[in-house]
Amino acid sequence: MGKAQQHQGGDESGSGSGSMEEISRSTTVEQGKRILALQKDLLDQIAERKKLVTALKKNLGQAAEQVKAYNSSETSSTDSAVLKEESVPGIIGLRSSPMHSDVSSVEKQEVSGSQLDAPITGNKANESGTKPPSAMPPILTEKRGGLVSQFGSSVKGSKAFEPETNTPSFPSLADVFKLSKSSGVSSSAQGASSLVQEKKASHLKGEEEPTVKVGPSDEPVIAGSANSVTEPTPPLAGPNVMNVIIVAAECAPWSKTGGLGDVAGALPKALARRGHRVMVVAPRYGSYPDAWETGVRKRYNVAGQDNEVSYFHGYIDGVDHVFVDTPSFHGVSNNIYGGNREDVLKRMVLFCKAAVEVPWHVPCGGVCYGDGNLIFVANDWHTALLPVYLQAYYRDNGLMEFARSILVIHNIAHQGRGPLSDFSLMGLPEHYIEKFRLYDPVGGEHLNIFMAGLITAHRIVAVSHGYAWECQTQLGGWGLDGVVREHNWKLRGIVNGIDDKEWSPELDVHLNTDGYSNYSLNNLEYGKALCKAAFQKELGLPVRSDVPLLGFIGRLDNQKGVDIIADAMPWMMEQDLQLVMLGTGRADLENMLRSFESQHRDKVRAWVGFSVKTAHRITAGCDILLMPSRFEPCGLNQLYAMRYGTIPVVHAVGGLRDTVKAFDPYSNTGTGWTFDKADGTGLIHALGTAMWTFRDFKDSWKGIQERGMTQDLSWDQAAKQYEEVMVAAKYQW
Ligand SMILES: Nc1ncnc2c1ncn2[C@@H]1O[C@H](COP(=O)(O)OP(=O)(O)O[C@H]2O[C@H](CO)[C@@H](O)[C@H](O)[C@H]2O)[C@@H](O)[C@H]1O
Repeated sequence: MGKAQQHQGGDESGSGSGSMEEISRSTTVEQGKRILALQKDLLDQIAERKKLVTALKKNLGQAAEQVKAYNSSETSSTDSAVLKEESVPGIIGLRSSPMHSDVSSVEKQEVSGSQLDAPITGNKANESGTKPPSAMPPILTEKRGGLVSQFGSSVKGSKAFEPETNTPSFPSLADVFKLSKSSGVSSSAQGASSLVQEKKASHLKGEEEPTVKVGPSDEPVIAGSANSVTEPTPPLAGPNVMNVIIVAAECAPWSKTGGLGDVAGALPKALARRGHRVMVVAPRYGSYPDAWETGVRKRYNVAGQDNEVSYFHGYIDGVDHVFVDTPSFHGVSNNIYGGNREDVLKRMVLFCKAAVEVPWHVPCGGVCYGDGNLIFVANDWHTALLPVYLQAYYRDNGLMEFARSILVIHNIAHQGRGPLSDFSLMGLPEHYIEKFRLYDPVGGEHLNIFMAGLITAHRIVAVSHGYAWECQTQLGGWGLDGVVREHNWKLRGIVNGIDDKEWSPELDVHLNTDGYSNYSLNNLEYGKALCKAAFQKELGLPVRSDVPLLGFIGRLDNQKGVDIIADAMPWMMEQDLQLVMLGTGRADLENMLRSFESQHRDKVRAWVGFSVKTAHRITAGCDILLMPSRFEPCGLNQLYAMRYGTIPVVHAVGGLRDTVKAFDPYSNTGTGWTFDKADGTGLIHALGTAMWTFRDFKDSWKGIQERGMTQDLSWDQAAKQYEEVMVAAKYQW
């Protein structure tokens, strides 16, 4: 630890001498050897345990036979007891067997093995009481899921719980950067790795050992035998339980400008429900009451300047939330992608550097994640540098060999493009520039951050099947289609889900005041009518149930097709309808919304700004939601709308095509209306049919609502598919 600390310190100040490197190398070699010895010991114990379990099973079988025979021969009960005792040597042996503790010691070593040469950092803040002790998550309980919970209390008393200084013993980014691949570091680390890999491989083949459990009274029991205690439900993820770190530039409800925030808020919870140990890492743009300072402070160099970063932590809804705090994040709390290109880039460089080291520095529930069985999930260009840092700083140097990365494409239109000179801000080895260099007719030769992430990540996810395909086309790839095609072997489309707690008409907190009402399928007509009336009243529109109320919610940019609504506006204003639009973004489009309202005050309301409450009330109070997006990777508002019995009218593109099935009056199927061409005529045609159905075909309308509301739109489905991608990444070299 001491040596490693010196190592860290030396490199952070940028003055590491030759002898310091020599010391750190030999320290790491020593650590490697220790790990090898531990791993060997571990394998021996596993073999021993296997033998013991086989013997136990055999003996139990024999004992049962003998007891049966004995009972039938009507021998005296005293003799019977003696016979039972004697004929179950396995059990008697186990009672006094040191293997009792071996079970936990195997687990204990696995935990420390996963930390490899990374002793876990203490938590100064907790010692000093910055965070109330009661707020500390209950560590190592079933609920926490993931690897640590599996290891249970065996970790207790391990090094992880010894308060140490908050200086990590794992080499910092700068340290590992300096370690050469050919050094003893990598070879010993690789040696240890291969042993761990062997063990993983046996899991892969399904060679799980039978479980030996220790009952409450210290009675050994064999799972599945007559005397076994109730077995705790295994995690849904089964043997694929992993440590997952989701890294995103925004995370709802703390920070959100659009769908990325929703996903970063909901996907982690769904993965945690499957039993994974899950962390989400996001910037701390403001002061969040539910996350406490951990006392861990680090410095990262960006463009020659040292930046101090501190880490905040909160355990919420089964997920470790880690917020990275630094002054440059505070300045943009109301405009998180604001500032000039270089400022945004510097923030993201700093964030990714800080995030990739979270598993070593931030003790969540007392225990850092370490690198064993670890998957990073990066999102969009903002965090596309994370897979690159993981590779360049660690894996290229034989470290974090079991960590994998997935990059999720929420919107490939934003790529973090800039001049090649931006490369100097990133602190990467020179040869990495080739991963960023892209030429296309629009941008010429430039630096492309999304591209580097796509190339480097172990797996890529696009947020719908349709979008996975579109990204590979010239129209949908925005210059990266060639790169995506080249890497399509690792690409998969997974449709986003809905956060059931946040978006459900039964529980929606924005519907329990002001005349609104929560509702469900059972009282849909009544509940939705109340919401519609309350919303019309709130907006100052005529309160009428017979008029179709249309809604639009979205970032105001080219993507969302506000101009298509503008094209259809003259026709729409001739109809008996009401329209409410909520959005913020491009100034010209904001003005367009304002002018819609000022020209048609009797029918239109425009809400320029960001209001979560209004978004929920639109979703509940409207009859129809318009989504004429020019492209839409997945789209969440149409999913929310269907969940609330509001019918989507959408341009059939990307995720909208995947999720909204066009209504077919002949077979009485479908959940909305779609149009194929992104223009006013297409929208008018689809909207006209929708409004006709609303007025004249009530039963069909109700059927569409019911089908939409009863679909399984939960994150649980998507989480299962993410898990499959994580497993694929895990076993990929
Ligand atoms: N003014 C406003 N006030 C309040 N809430 C507002 C709002 N404007 C938008 N929102 C909310 O932000 C979210 C936007 O979701 P979208 O799926 O449309 O996201 P976006 O295009 O940002 O995200 C990208 O990522 C997501 C997630 O993967 C993909 O679904 C999507 O297709 C892709 O473009 C919704 O929750 C919506 O209610």
